[in-house]
Amino acid sequence: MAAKIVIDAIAKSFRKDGMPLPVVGGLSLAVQDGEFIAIVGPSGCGKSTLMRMISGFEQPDTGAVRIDGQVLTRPGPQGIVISQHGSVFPWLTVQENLMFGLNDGERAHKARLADHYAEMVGLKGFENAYPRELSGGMLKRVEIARALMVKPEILYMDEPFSALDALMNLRIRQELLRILQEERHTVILITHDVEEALSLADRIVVLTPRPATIKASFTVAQPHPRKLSDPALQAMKDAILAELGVMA
Ligand SMILES: Nc1ncnc2c1ncn2[C@@H]1O[C@H](COP(=O)(O)OP(=O)(O)OP(=O)(O)O)[C@@H](O)[C@H]1O
Repeated sequence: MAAKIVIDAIAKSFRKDGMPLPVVGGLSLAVQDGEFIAIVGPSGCGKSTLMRMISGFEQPDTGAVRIDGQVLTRPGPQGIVISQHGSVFPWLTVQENLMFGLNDGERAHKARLADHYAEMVGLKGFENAYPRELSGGMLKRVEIARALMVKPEILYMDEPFSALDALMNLRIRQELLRILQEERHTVILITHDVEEALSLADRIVVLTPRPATIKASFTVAQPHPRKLSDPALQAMKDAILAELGVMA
């Protein structure tokens, strides 16, 4: 089967104080259709830069990113980014926020679709609420619902849950997994949370310090729902932390 996303030896440098600053150093990775990849790496190693290149917001200096065989030169319609910085419009209701990204179709149809996705992420009854009336976790659900509304083939998630408290983080993870069982998406998640990666991903890629390349890769074959107390997952967590240079 052909890979959905092929990252082919991409490298990127910025300039700092007049000197080149290599941030991503010749990184290659193939992501299968429907696969959930988590990327973990040391702080400042180039994860967000990598994500911007994989999602088309930034061009690599050398190498290429291909989606379904096509070189990505700008953000494509097949992918959508959910980041840690919320992007919900405060002046629109939940329903209006969800309808915002849909261009086609009559209003009543879009409203029905918005209500369907609001229910899917546990926001039934809040369709007419404004963002200021919602908690941080609920706002994150609005963002996830809005991303799913446009039926993206690829979900790019850059530390999407890092601003949430631990309990809400856990709930949203479970919801995301449930949704991914109903709707098929290819997902790339950047996270500094190894347990988050272990609970969600099919494969975990560990990056080196800057310039980022792949240091190690772990396949997580355990079915969902996963118990992080599972000895095999604990052993994998220790191995990932060791790769990150952190003693478990
Ligand atoms: N547009 C830019 N111009 C110059 N330098 C940049 C630019 N974007 C990122 N950098 C630098 O590249 C390096 C990697 O940044 P990046 O945000 O990709 O890392 P990260 O792994 O996501 O960081 P963190 O773990 O802190 O979220 C940093 O040193 C940063 O200062």
